[in-house]
Amino acid sequence: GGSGGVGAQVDYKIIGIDPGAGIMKAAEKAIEEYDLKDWELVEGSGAAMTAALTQAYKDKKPIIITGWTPHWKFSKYELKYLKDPKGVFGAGEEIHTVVRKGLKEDQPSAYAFLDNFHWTTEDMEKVMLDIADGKKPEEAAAEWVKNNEEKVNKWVEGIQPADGKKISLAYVAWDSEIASTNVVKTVLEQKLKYQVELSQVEAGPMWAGVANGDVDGMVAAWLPTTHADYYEKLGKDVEDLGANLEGTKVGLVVPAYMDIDSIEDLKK
Ligand SMILES: C[SH](C)CC(=O)O
Repeated sequence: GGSGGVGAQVDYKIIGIDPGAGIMKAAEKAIEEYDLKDWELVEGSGAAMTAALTQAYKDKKPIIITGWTPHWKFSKYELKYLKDPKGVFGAGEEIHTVVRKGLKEDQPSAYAFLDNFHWTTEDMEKVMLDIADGKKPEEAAAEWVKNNEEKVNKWVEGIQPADGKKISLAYVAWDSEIASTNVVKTVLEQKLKYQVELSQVEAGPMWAGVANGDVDGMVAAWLPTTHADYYEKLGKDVEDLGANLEGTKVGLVVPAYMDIDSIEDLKK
């Protein structure tokens, strides 16, 4: 592209997250389908991506990231999704709760609550923002639970407490799932008296752990598109309890001060 092309401005790099994330597969597909020769998808982590975004935004520098909603970045920075005319990143989707087979028989109380767990992008963003502003995840989660008693009590209405039984949840260190998993842990502990163990893993091991029964469940399944590959492979070995949040979106995200609007513009 021309010397001033956006590629040269960002050294032909898209700043991604952990390699197992579905958004990374979609970004690789975008590089292919939009014929973005010379472009590179940089692997890293959710935290490294947000650190790079924060730095670039402070310096009003161009940057292209793999981004998703809900995320605190949209309330802190003026950002926009690049249009995706080929639909590589899919349409709006949901985050599902997925549990191991047999959980309903073994831990009926946890199962019933996990089946009820459902909240909004605003709810999740509040917890994410508190964590981004420095609160520990468990503190931000406990505060949200305290401030949303009505919604929380509906989740656990009529469910028998479990007096110290153990529940294990897996998650990936995406800001959205750090928030949701800590809220679920807080409710399981405070309201249903479980002992909850969280394991932070990559996306592949998270799905595999639930499928082979190593963990009881997770609230981090981005479906139907972003985790389609995991679902195709392991869907029959897990129990999908449906959406715990609707209205998610994934794609390539840039600061509003960049004068590009579509993934097509990366070719210039
Ligand atoms: C929170 S990320 C969009 C999920 C993923 O890409 O696998």
